[in-house]
Amino acid sequence: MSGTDSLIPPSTEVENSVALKTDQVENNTFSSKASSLFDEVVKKNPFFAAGGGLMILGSALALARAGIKSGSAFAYRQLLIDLEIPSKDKSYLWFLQWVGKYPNRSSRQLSVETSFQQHDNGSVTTNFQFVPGPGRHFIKYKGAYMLIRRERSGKMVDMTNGSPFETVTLTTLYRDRDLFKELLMEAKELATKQNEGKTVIYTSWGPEWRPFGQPKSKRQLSSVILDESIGDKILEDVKDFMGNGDWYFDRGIPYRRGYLLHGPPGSGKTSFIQALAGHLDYNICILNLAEANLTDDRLNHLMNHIPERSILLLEDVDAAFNKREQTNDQGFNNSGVTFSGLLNALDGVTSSEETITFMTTNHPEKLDAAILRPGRIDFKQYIGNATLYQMEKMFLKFYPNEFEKCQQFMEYCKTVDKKSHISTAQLQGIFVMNKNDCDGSIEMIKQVYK
Ligand SMILES: Nc1ncnc2c1ncn2[C@@H]1O[C@H](COP(=O)(O)OP(=O)(O)OP(=O)(O)O)[C@@H](O)[C@H]1O
Repeated sequence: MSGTDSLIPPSTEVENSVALKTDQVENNTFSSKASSLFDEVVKKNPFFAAGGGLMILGSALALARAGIKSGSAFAYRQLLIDLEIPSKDKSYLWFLQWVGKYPNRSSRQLSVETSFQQHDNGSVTTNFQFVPGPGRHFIKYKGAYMLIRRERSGKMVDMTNGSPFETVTLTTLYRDRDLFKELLMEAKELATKQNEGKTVIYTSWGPEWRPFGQPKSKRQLSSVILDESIGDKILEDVKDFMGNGDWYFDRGIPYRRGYLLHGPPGSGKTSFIQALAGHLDYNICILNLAEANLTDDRLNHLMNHIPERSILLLEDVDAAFNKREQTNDQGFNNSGVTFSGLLNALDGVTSSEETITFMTTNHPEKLDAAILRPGRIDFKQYIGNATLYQMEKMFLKFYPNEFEKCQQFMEYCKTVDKKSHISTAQLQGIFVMNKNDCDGSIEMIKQVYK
């Protein structure tokens, strides 16, 4: 082996170490190239440097935003509470009326609600109430701040009256959630107070009951003059029914009572029912069975959703149903209510609430026996034309203290043929025409009532 041989490493080792070195050299050149390229592109290129910075900043911001968003949603869920009042709910109008009068509120979008108020002397005043319109409003209620959002659903419209569906959402701190109930109770009490001493007349509006005009001043029961003791008899029966709810429930009997007042037109049937409702502090729901587009379903729904403390009044019940057939004369052919639909609704299968139903008719003989059976009609009362008792009372109601003239009037009335009739409405008409002239009334009676 030569001296040079020992200096020369075996060829494979040399190759390997050369390859290693070459790799290292290549790597080093690559990394130095990359770093110089990075320097070139990133550090030296101002656009890229700024973009990278922005990208990092943007991502950080996006992250922070998402964090804040989910954090605030979490905080919202933990700290705040919402109450939604849809426009279909009874408390919706109560709330708007209440908030319209509430002093501690800040609202920039207002909406007007116009109402008319009739006074006892007949004059009418117009009231404009400004209530929060669609948008955001703030109130401070019992120390708590509340956000009110009134929103209109753009697409949905209440088909019964064409008004858009709305919601009011109240938001407050979770710890103040009990104030919602207090606020709604206050709103309800305010609405009830406004109707104090008044009778609200409800009529059907699509499938629901709506107040018809402004609440009316209560009619005094004594202002409707029925024949001796008839009024007292009905009143006693209604009071007895109202005071015996437990008796009905204990025996599993549906807690309802049906009354039928029948008799000639203008004898005071409707007036008596209105005065009775006022006396009992009840409202009245009037339903006309001959109403166009009234169907069995709507009738059933209406009769099972009568507003609280209300008497249901079905007027001229014979007009729509006549011996199980709908009458076509007088245009009463639009109603879609069937005879069995009426019976089912009267039975109120789904209702366990107190129900007082009054029906009136001029022709009881036309009513089917199925309607007249107890459970549907429990109390029948004939309200006829003016009797001598009523004539005297009515005369003195219109001409108080005119006792002598009253005697003269009564002497004439007693001579009239027993077959002759005059209705209390006719009598009232004559007295109204001769407001301050009782002699004029007596003369007129002689011409009409012979
Ligand atoms: N007995 C009465 N006492 C006082 N007012 C009466 C009496 N009867 C009728 N009237 C007056 O006559 C008008 C008509 O009365 P009301 O509508 O109550 O009669 P009705 O019997 O219901 O008639 P109809 O059967 O035609 O519906 C009312 O203004 C009412 O004040």
